[in-house]
Amino acid sequence: MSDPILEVISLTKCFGAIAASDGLTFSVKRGTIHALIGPNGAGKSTAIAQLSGELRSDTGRVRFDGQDVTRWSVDKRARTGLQRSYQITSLLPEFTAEDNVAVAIQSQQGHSFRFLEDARKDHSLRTPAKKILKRVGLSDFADFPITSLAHGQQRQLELAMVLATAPTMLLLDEPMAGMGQSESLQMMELLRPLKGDITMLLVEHDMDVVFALADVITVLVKGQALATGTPDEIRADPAVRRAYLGEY
Ligand SMILES: Nc1ncnc2c1ncn2[C@@H]1O[C@H](COP(=O)(O)OP(=O)(O)OP(=O)(O)O)[C@@H](O)[C@H]1O
Repeated sequence: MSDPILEVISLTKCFGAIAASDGLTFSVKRGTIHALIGPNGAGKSTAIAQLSGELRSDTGRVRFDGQDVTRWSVDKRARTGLQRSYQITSLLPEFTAEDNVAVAIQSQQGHSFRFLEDARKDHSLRTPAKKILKRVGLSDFADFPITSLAHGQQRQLELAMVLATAPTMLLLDEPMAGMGQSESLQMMELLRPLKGDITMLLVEHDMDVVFALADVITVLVKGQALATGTPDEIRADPAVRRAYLGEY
């Protein structure tokens, strides 16, 4: 299970004179949690957007699960299992947590979002929706309208929504953003057991989270991969310490 599921090959994206990705090359092994770290403006979010298909790359290639997906749309990548985590804005605020997950399961089954009412009434979606809510620790909140959920719970629901689409690989851009320490710990405990089934590429500023969760870390500086290695290798890498980590 150590073959790469994702290969990023010389990916470039320029915004005017700024090369946000500049020949970015790294690969992610199947079933691992791989973190992308680096200083502000290093190109982490740009890389995630290029990999999800939201941003079209200027040059370079992306291979996912044996296929060249470089020119594929967001939807086509998602249908193949390469999925970015949902933002709360894509949730339906007037619906309950369970309704939202049911809609996400239904959309994965090939129905469009115009069958919202059907998703609410379709009892065959209830059991899988409850199972997913349990997986993210939200069983007690299944019947709550999502506007009444705390911030951390909304992030857990975002994770539930993306799990409902049965991804092979998740692109997680700051899943702990805006969370307090206990919420952040809880999210870590939710992500950890997904490993193996789901490969994860994680952008996260909290180095405690990164070093506790990641199997492999790639350090980005100015749109390029400065180093890739295990947390211990990255911690000990003199070039990384100079460029980014300092005395961490
Ligand atoms: N849409 C855009 N238009 C112009 N410049 C952009 C755009 N998006 C990103 N950039 C620039 O590209 C560079 C990389 O930005 P990006 O947001 O990918 O970095 P980042 O590593 O995610 O940063 P942060 O840690 O602060 O979130 C920055 O110099 C940024 O200003």
